[in-house]
Amino acid sequence: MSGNKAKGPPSFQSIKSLPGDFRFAGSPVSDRMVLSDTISEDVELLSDASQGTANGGGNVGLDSYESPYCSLDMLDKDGPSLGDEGDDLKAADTPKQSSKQLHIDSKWSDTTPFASKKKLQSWFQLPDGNWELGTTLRTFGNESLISLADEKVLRVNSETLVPANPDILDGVDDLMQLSYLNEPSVLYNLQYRYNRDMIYTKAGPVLVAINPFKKVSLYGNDFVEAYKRKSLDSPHVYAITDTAMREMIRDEVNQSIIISGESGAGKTETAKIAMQYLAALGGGSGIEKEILKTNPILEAFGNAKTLRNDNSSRFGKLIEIHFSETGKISGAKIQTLVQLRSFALRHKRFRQGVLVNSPELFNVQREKGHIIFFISSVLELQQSLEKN
Ligand SMILES: Nc1ncnc2c1ncn2[C@@H]1O[C@H](COP(=O)(O)OP(=O)(O)OP(=O)(O)O)[C@@H](O)[C@H]1O
Repeated sequence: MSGNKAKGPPSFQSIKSLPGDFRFAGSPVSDRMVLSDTISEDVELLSDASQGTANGGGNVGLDSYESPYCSLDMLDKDGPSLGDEGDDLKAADTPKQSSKQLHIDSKWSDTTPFASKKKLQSWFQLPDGNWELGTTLRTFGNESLISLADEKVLRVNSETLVPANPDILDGVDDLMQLSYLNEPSVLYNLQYRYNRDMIYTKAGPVLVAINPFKKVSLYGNDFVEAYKRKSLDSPHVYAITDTAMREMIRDEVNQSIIISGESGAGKTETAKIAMQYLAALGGGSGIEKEILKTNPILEAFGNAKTLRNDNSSRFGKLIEIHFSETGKISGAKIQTLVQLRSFALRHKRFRQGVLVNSPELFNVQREKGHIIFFISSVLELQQSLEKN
């Protein structure tokens, strides 16, 4: 029984430090973050960049270097960027080469603007925990002068700056593609995609799903067909399920999909979406429909409204989907992890296991493999890993 959530989309928070109302100021569609009044000891608010800085530093015109692969014309015309002290950019002072040679070098090896931009853009964590994208105007000793999006200029300890990725990497579909894999970059990338309804992102072999709290057009027969035919390869729970199914058949090894996250993150919905894909792929006997029908029954007995989720499962689930040799669904076994959820403990009458099987299983089909969905909260997952 899926109820509509009273809550809006969650803001991204650092596991450790970001507050509930965290927003990225650098995000193209996020609200501009207001600079906190309180500045910590190692941060000094100097002035607005628009008015210039005390020592003549200023914005070095990063806009003209939007892409690290910016046009040759621009490279030739503007020359290398010397926005900083230029100490590590001395290579730019090499003797003049022939224009042809320069052209070739610019095309294939002159990454100076890219390098300088990488150096100039960094994330800075404000005292209130919010991350904001800053532009380094000048570096002296272990201090840097950075300009924030609202044109405020801060003098900060350089060690507190976290490198930002170039714009060309905005919204990559695998976090592994990021040059700098740090907390603000990961959160920024997830939010960038989320704002465009791309709720799935890969982190290597792991799929990160962000609950959209609204209907997104990512599901249904067309998408199932596209993932089945592999004409679509963007990160999706369908793709994960497809891989599990194919590897089970190819390697004859049972597969497991662990779905974890905090309450209300969307674990149950994700498992349902995965099961729908399996039903579409391995269906035919009719048992897949029976399996899908167990969801509302289980939810009727075992779900309750909580502060975080109107339709919160009060127990973790271990769902086994059984397949025949022909790759068709032949049955399922659903176990609940009741001991860890107080609701289930108080409702002893609730059956801890549901077994669904098709009559065909007994005569025509022999079981070949399983795909197991282990749906649990982060806490349950942790406890279960510690136990084993
Ligand atoms: N892919 C999705 N598309 C649209 N809405 C979603 C999606 N995933 C989750 N939701 C919404 O979020 C709500 C909470 O999701 P769900 O019940 O799956 O969370 P959960 O992680 O299983 O929570 P709990 O641990 O409390 O049981 C759903 O009722 C639904 O409204």
